[in-house]
Amino acid sequence: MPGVLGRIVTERAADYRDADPHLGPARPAHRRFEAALRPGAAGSTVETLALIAEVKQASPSQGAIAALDPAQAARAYAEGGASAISCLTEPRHFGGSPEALRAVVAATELPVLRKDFVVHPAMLREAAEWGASAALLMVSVVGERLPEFLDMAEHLGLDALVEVHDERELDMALAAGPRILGINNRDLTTLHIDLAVSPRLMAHARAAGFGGVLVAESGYRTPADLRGVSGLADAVLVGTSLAGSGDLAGATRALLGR
Ligand SMILES: O=C(O)c1ccccc1NCC(=O)[C@H](O)[C@H](O)COP(=O)(O)O
Repeated sequence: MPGVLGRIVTERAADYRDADPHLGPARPAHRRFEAALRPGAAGSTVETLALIAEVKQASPSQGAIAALDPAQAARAYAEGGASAISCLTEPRHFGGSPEALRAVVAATELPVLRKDFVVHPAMLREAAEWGASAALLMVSVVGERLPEFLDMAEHLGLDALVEVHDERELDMALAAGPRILGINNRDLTTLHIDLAVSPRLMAHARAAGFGGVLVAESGYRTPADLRGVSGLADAVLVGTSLAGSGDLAGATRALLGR
C-alpha cells in the first residue's frame, strides 16, 4: 500500500501488533449513528443533508488545522446543527486520541464515530468501550476482511461506516452488504480531492440497488459544494473547513445554509 495511507496503516498495525483480539461479550445494536443520518431525521429535513462534523486538529493534507478542545468543538457542532460527530483518534498525523473521543462522547448527545485506520479487532472493541456509536471501516485498509470486520462491529453494537474511493472498492463494499456507505472524494494515496467522485459512485451504488445510507466525504467547504450531492447523499462528512474556521458553530450553520 503506497503513499500516505500506506505509512499510516503500517504505523497503526505496529501499534496494535500485540493487542488482544478478543471482542468480549456482545453489545446491543442501537443504530443511533445510522438513524441520525437517515432522511428526515431530527435536525435535518428531506431536502437537507445530515452533517457529520469532524473533530480534526491536523491532517497530512493540511498539517496543523486548529488546536481544538474536543468537548467544546462537539458542543459547537451540535449547536450549529450537526447530526453526528466524527472524532479522529489517530495521534501522529491527525492529533487524535482516545481522550478526545471520550470527551466528545461525554459532551454531546449526538452519536459519535471513531475515525481511525482500523486494522485490528481491538480498535473496534475500544470504540465500543470509549462510547462511540460507530466506527469507520476503510475498504482500502481491511480489503477482503471487510465482512469479518462488519461482523465484529455488529457483535459490538457499533454502526459501521464503510468507506470507498473507487468502483473496485465500491463493488467490494456492496458485496458485503453494509448499512452505511461513505464515498471519500480524497485519494488517500495522493491526497488529491475530486468532488465528482461522490456523485459518480453514489449513482453507481443506487443503480446496483443499494438502499442504505450514503455519506459524501471530504473537500466540502461551501453550500455550493454540497449541491453536487443533493438528492444523492443522505449525509456529508466535513472536517477541515469547519475545524479550521475559528467559529465552529457559525461555520456549521453557514455550511448547512441555516
Ligand atoms: O485529511 C487528510 O489529509 C487525510 C489524509 C490521509 C488519509 C485520510 C485523510 N483524511 C481522512 C478523511 O477522510 C477526512 O478527515 C474526512 O473525510 C473529512 O475531510 P475534510 O472535510 O476534507 O477534512
